[in-house]
Amino acid sequence: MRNKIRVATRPSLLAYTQTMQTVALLEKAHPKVEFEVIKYSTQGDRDQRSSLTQFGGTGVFVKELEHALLSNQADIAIHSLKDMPSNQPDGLCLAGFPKREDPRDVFVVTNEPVKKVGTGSPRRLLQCALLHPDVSFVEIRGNVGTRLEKMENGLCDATFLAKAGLNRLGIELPQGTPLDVENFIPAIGQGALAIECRTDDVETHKIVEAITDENTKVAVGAERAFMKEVEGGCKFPLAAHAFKQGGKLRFLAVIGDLNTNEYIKRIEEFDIDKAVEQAITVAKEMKQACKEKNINLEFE
Ligand SMILES: NCc1[nH]cc(CCC(=O)O)c1CC(=O)O
Repeated sequence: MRNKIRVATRPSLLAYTQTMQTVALLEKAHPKVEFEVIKYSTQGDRDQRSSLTQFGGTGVFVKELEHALLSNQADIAIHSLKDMPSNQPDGLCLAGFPKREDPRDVFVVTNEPVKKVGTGSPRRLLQCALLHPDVSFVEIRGNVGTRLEKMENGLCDATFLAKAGLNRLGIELPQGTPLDVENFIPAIGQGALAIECRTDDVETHKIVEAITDENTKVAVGAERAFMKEVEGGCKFPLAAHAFKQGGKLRFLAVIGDLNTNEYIKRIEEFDIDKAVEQAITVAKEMKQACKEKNINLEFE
């Protein structure tokens, strides 16, 4: 077996922390292999001003890491699955899925009554507007610390953060309320990590598969099959979340329209071994239902 694996990560505190946590799992599973961590800055890290929906959707956090893999400067890259487009470039694949962290969104309030909510995510915006029709929205970007600071400085009264990110960073927010996934559906892949590697690098596949969690793999497999069929990046409001419950895969999804607040929500129980097919069927039905309700999936 290979005795050294080069691990590519983004330099942000969250990315680096979750990479080190994953490397610790890999080291435990493979005590004889050395893991060398290398930082690569991405467009998403360098440009903190453009709105994420403007500058090309989900790929902005992954391209430079994928280049490192394709040019053989690194062997694996560790990503937040939420940031990953539905297709990987030729020659690369997602080979490892460690156990998912808490997938919930946390609603963080600094000022009451909440009139203005900071978020750049169409998914959070739609679901928040449906629950609280009276609030207005403002775009907010940056890492966890920056976002909290912008909020304290009065940009907004409340914002959303992923619980997984807070847990990985060891941050507890007393002013934060985790939202039940049934009422506020997480992003596809939220809370999960993906380990990407070269498709033909069979040895590395085996190394990362050793830390894959089967339940996570089934759940995110269904979520991502759904996403691929709908073809939603982060440009229009789309949420889907799956988890094992009572021998079935519970699947929640919503698609909506920010101009009209029209939406379509589905709650399903899939058979574990047919989850991907069933997720694709639900995606097709939801796309059809969007057409009938004039929900425009080209929304930007
Ligand atoms: N959109 C950025 C992003 N990508 C992954 C996480 C952390 C949570 C996760 O791994 O799903 C976050 C931060 C957030 O949404 O609060």
